[in-house]
Amino acid sequence: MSNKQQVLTSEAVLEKYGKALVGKTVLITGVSDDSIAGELAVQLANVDPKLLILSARAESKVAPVMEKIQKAKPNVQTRFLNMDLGNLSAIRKAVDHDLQDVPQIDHLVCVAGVMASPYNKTVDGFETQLGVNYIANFLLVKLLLPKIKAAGPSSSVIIVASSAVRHGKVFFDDIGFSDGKTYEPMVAYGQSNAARVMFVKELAERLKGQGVRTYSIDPGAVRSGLQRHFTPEFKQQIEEWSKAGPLTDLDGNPFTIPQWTSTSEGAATMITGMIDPTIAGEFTALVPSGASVGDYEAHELRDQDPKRYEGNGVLKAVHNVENVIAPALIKQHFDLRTDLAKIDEFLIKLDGTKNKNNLGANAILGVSMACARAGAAARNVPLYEFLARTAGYPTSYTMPVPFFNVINGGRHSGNPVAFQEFMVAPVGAESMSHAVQMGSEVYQALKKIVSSKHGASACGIGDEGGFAPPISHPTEALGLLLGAIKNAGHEGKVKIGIDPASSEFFKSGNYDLGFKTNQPHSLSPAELQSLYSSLLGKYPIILLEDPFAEDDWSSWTAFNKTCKVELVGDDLLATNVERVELAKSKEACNSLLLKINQIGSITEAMEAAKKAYSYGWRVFVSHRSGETIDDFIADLTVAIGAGHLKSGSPCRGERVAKYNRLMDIEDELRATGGSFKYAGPEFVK
Ligand SMILES: O=C(O)[C@@H](CO)OP(=O)(O)O
Repeated sequence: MSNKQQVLTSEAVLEKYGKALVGKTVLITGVSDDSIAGELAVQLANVDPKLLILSARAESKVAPVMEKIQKAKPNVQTRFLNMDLGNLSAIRKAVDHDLQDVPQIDHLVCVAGVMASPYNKTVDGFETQLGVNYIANFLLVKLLLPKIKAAGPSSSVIIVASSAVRHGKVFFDDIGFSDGKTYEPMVAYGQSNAARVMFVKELAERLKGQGVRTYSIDPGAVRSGLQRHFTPEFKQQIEEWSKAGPLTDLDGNPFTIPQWTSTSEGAATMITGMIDPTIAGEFTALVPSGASVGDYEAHELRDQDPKRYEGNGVLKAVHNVENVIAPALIKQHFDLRTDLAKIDEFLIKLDGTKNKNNLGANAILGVSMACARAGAAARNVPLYEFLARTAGYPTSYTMPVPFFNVINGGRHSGNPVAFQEFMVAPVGAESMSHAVQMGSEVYQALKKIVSSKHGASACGIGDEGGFAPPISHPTEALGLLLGAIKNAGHEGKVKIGIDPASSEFFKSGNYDLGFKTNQPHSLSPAELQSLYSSLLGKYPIILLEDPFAEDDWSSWTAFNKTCKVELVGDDLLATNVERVELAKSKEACNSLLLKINQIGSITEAMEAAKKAYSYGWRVFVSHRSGETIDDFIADLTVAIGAGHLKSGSPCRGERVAKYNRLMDIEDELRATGGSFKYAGPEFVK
């Protein structure tokens, strides 16, 4: 760990988060005028807790602290709790008798400890440092847990430990150092710290999901009464260690002896553990999958075990996250607030292949997304702001035009139509939420038309929540859309996008529009191009995605010369900077479809977007047909100012999750006075 870390005072932490302690009950052990616990009590009194229970072996230790509090904050209640941590029955008595009238404890902060003392034993016969620093804390937490849980979510158990844990280990075969014969004060201190830190880890595991913040903390080197057993020789030795540079812990990681800090700075670490919202939390991510997968996408690792999920299981990817990525990543000690690019680079190197074949793009992406979420929390900013700042985009935001895929064909449904997606885009809406309303109204109007033309049974939906009526030709789908837009009353304000996903029906140099039927309908690239041109001439189409197959470069380039609408490369580009550069060199398109799982890390996806923007192209963010309820791409779209995204129909939870998140972002920006606009008719920033 580096000494360059910013060290905060208690005052600074309380100024930011102290409100959370108003009216709370806090129990602190080890209180005396010359301890961090005493400083903590005085600091906490400033933010008006209800009750401070101050524990020590003798009232005389606590009295000066109480006096200070009384003077500064006469309304804050304090109470002395007599408890000798070297005596387990004294702990039981204190909890059972003296705290009977306290129904709940919001925060338990166990500061009391012994450091490097001469050999001694507790009343119960344990070596003193182990007995006081670990066993007493164990019992105290066990006895107080019902009261802590009664305090509800955001209560906390904080156990103060020390950097001595880094070279501390528990000597299970001889926990008492042969009755003192082999006793070395610092080794025993290390053992007691290893024991209390492992205890807290297990406690946190057992309290998972119950809202009790559980941390062991290292307050740094604080001058306090704790060092009363330090001999001059020992102090000299510490000086020498500090000068010698980084030491190595039991995992082989370097660390330096912390510099001396003030009691306020030491107490700040405990307050951070108790209430700082940015250090708490579990950050997760769900990774999507596609049905029409391009040849240039990163490798999605599936088990290929025919006995499970027809080979589609992902146990290998999960194993890679848990057993390969997690241990390696944790050792790097990246700073989540600033290091997303370094984290992703590390993961890519750890995989070691160009296509993420070893660990799987699905394994890597999930970690990358979760790290981005953790980074946002650590910076205390929303995910979209974190991503915008990370990639260097301005924080004046553009809410995207949602492209709702309301008719599903191609690989996404069982009807005969070859083109995969027919989307409606409310460019004339006034806001994101208005766009969702318009899109939903068109969707419902379409349902009525489909039902009256093809019967109620034709209102079943495809992979992305769009209807999949039994139509064959794209003009039939477009006719249905025009009717729905008109019936919903949004003519002129809702435009159309099409994704033929043509790699799926590219066969031997031609395009077979009958590929889902037993009647081939083969078009040459030139014939397909003229079909597109005629559709663009007749319908209010503003966007065309993957009109040609991923390797049919000449058709792309030829069409791009005359095409007047946004021409989006999906399978063509695979969200891959190298493919984007290649497409630019061939002048093949003017927009990147951005799918995070095509490339497999957030940093690379954002780099592909940057590259596209640098060519003056647009960026269209996309879900996958095999989506999840994860709404990450909503924040990403806002962060990079893409101005439009597609996430399927206003139907099915995994599609709607993204639109809901976008409406939430819009509300949040409005409420906080953030700068934003709706992308509107140009559907770009
Ligand atoms: O082709 C597409 O653009 C996507 C998303 O709509 O479909 P899939 O996830 O099946 O590749």
